[in-house]
Amino acid sequence: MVETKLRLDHATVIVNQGQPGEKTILDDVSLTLMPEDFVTVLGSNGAGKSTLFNVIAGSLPLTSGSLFLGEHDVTHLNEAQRTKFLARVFQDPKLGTAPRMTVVENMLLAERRGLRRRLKNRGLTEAKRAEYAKVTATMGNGLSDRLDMAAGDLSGGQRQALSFLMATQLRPEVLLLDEHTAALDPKTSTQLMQVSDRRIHEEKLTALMITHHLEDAIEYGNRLIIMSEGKISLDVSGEEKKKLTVTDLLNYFNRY
Ligand SMILES: Nc1ncnc2c1ncn2[C@@H]1O[C@H](COP(=O)(O)OP(=O)(O)OP(=O)(O)O)[C@@H](O)[C@H]1O
Repeated sequence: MVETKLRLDHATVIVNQGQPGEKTILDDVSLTLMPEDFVTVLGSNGAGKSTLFNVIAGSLPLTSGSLFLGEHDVTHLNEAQRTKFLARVFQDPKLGTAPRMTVVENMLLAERRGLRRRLKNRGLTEAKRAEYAKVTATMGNGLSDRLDMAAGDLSGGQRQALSFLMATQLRPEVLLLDEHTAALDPKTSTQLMQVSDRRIHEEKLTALMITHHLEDAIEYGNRLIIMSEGKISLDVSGEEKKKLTVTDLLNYFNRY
């Protein structure tokens, strides 16, 4: 039997429970991801996309339901404990990298996350440096020429590419891409989206990606879900997804 990478079962989040502002912001959502699923997530503002990611990442507790990442029941693990199994890239290029540390130092830190201090502080070997030079070169945006530059001095696109690389270095069970190209100019955004897609495939990663770009949601990934009012209102994959057009999606949004 093939192991699932993510299994969210009957996940519900109710905020301000028992108080005047009580609201169900995630409503009995079940979602299963198989290895190498790449799911694009669409939805209007306030539909529950970030809530879904927050619940998976552990920054928002479930009111009821359960979550497995790989074979691990993480329902009761906090956000820090879950970083062993997942990685998240945010919209803001400033998040995800340490600004005063160089590109290679950031990468070393990401790779040694969770290791004991003695191992963590081991120096950067020539072999590691060569490996980082090679992997940053695949990003195709000059990052590999700036290995000794502080992350805070990189361009937004380079810094976001570094965040993406760091998030994928340890091959998480699930990669969460939270509009990770949205803050970049159109050309840089497209370039990062293309290299992200390539790396997800080459590294055989399992990923969820929130986007407001209907074209990207159609072009990338093997499955597309739409969130509406805290529920998954549409879930299409395979051939059905390939046939989707922007007009189909716009019609769908107009109807719901
Ligand atoms: N911690 C919280 N407490 C109270 N309400 C919350 C909390 N988190 C989210 N909400 C509410 O839940 C709903 C869903 O919000 P969410 O941020 O998940 O939407 P979204 O689909 O990510 O929207 P956007 O596209 O604008 O980012 C919103 O009405 C929001 O105000």
